[in-house]
Amino acid sequence: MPTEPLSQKEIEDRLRELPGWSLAGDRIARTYRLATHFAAAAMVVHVARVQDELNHHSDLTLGYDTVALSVNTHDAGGAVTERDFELASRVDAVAAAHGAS
Ligand SMILES: C[C@H](O)[C@H](O)[C@H]1CNC2=NC(N)=NC(=O)C2=N1
Repeated sequence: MPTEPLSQKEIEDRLRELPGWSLAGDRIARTYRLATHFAAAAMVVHVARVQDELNHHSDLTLGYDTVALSVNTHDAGGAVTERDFELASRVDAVAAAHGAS
């Protein structure tokens, strides 16, 4: 997976394909809402497994009934790369499986 920094336009184009995700400073970010706190915690565990599988890790915040993620690519000096969008796409699939909105 390439780790070249994406341009602002490439980032904006990719974000249009991932509704709910946005650019927050130098990271892409999204917050999901779950039905309960335990459901949110269960989603975090599943996301952690995907992140280890991809060897690409976000900053994750577990709230009362929310899971907030933000990510960029450390190996690219903190730039946004394709690896971040690959993770975002996989997390969206996990979130859907957990009934997150
Ligand atoms: C050594 C290890 O492969 C690297 O540090 C991985 C781990 N997880 C990572 N996560 C993120 N967000 N960016 C990286 O560049 C990265 N690199």
